[in-house]
Amino acid sequence: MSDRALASSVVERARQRFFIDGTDPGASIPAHVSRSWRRCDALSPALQRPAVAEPVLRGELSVRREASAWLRQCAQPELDGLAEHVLGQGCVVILSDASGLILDEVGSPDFLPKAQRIALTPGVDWSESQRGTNAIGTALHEREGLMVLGGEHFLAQNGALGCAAAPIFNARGELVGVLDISGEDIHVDVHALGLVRMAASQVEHRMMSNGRRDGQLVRFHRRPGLLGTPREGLLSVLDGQIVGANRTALSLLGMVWEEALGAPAERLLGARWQRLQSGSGLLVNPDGRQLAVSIEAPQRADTPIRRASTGPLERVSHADPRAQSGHTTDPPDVLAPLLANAMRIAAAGLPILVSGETGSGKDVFVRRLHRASHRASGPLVAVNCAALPESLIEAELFGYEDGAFTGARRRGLPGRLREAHGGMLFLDEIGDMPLSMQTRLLRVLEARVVRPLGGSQDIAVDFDLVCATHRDLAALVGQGLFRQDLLYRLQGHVVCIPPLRSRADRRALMSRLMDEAGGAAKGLRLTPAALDALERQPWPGNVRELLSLLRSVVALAEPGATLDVSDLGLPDAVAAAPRETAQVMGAVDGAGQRAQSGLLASLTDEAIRRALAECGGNVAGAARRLGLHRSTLYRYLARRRGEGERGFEGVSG
Ligand SMILES: Nc1ncnc2c1ncn2[C@@H]1O[C@H](COP(=O)(O)OP(=O)(O)OP(=O)(O)O)[C@@H](O)[C@H]1O
Repeated sequence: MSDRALASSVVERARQRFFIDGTDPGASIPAHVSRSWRRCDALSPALQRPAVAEPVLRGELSVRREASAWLRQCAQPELDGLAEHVLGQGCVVILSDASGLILDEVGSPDFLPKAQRIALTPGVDWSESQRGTNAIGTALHEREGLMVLGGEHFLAQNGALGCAAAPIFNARGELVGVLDISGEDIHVDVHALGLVRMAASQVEHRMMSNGRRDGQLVRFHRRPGLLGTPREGLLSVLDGQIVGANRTALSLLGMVWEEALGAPAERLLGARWQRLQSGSGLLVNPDGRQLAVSIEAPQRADTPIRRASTGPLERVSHADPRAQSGHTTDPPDVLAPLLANAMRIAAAGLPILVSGETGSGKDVFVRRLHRASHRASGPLVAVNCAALPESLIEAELFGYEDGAFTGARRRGLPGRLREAHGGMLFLDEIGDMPLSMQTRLLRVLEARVVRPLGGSQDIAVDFDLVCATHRDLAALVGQGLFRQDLLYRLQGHVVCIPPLRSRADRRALMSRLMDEAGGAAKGLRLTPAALDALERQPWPGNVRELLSLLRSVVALAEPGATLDVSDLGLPDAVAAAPRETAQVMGAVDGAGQRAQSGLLASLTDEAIRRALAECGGNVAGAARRLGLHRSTLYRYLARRRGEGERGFEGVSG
């Protein structure tokens, strides 16, 4: 019998013992697999009777990709390199985010269709709670590189699969994603595991050494020849304190993140390290070991071409020593105090309502809140109430029992409220929730139980609730579209995300977004005049609009260019009459809804009608002309049509 055949018969026996006899699978299978089987066995019955895994909606996937933009950018060379390597072996290479959601997949055209059949495809969540024991989800749980082969997968449907995965950590030791090689069981072995481990460490190195930093970057190794290579240790030092480290640095120093972060650099590198300033040389550390060291000076705060080493969305968390001590050369992040308050409210078990204009970053804020909150190890379940048809929202939220429908998914569905158990439920666009659902939601919030459709029993649920809206809920109450009692319940703590135009930290944010839009990778710089011009714009579509402008600027620019105002292609209408246009646009987006009445509404409609007429009824063209995001204009038109406003009927995409 071949080694593989022998191994799979051993796993079969272990499965028999565990799944049929209900006894311990013993030491015949790897320890991480038996730990994971036990975890999965304790999970909801849904996992044991899994429905077909479906990818998140395309919009949600692009939000998740954007939230991991820095990780994706730094992992791209490894994805490409590994893909070339595994091409002939019928495997794929996968990058997931920290929750296990597949962001990218490249590799063998032979295996891709098979991967798709088992939902090993972008947009699908491969956390253990969704897909049982598997390399991505289990590596996230174990925080270790590992393999899951054939029958070691918890779900029998994944039994033909072999996977090797390695987690990726940021400089503060927080998980940011997983690199994985998957293929047919026989094609994945320890060699694949070695490859993903090495690739993950290279991604970590790139994230830290290419990222923007406020302090010094210390590169070191015992062997001078390894300085400047991905095998060197990296430390970020701010005001003499360690604020970041890669795993190589920790293993060279024999430390873990908890010990290193916040420690004086002197304790790790020896008293003479300061003398090197921004140079290189040899140091003897307190253990008497000689280290070759090279130190890079801090970057200036307004240097626009690089971004925070841990990604712009992760700069403030309870574990970030810089955030705690206020050490940073950027103007303070205006969202940090809002985040800190929201964390306290969430910890007290109270709901949070996030309001703000469209595109201002409500969704991003909620994701930061989840990552920083006491629910970080639980799921973040996001439901966009505006994107779900009314007929589906009830089933989606509350789930249904086996046989409740004669539809495609006859096996029942736990529903999003139950999926959020132990974590955070995020109801986006809560203002669009149908009234009947509001009544049921209120009951859940009061009784903390859910009854699935077709079910006869209440099931207890425990989650933190965060809702977001760009609409004026009080006005909706006045129109009879939102329940007053639900509003009272939700608005205990309201976080108002400021519009981009009035954010005190907008210049620093713009620099960071330029990097995120690909400016750093292309070596682009913005002149101070260009940054001034961006700062002066009204940005009715807020961060979303800015990001989309910067992306097109980056795409058009020559690598290494310094970009001035004329390279930004700011909309003519905005350039010509910033204040008036801002007023009109302010009325189109969320903030204006509250104030919009009489004269302002008719001025807004008039400006839009004119722009539509000039563009032959084309919404995208009119939005460009007005300097608005297309979806903002669509949303406005839909609302005005709903309100009976005429003249907006014959428009096209
Ligand atoms: N601080 C930030 N750093 C980087 N990108 C951000 C930031 N804030 C927002 N963005 C980006 O701006 C876009 C809009 O953000 P987000 O979806 O959070 O806004 P929103 O207020 O929820 O919008 P809407 O009301 O339309 O749902 C996204 O692409 C997001 O990634």
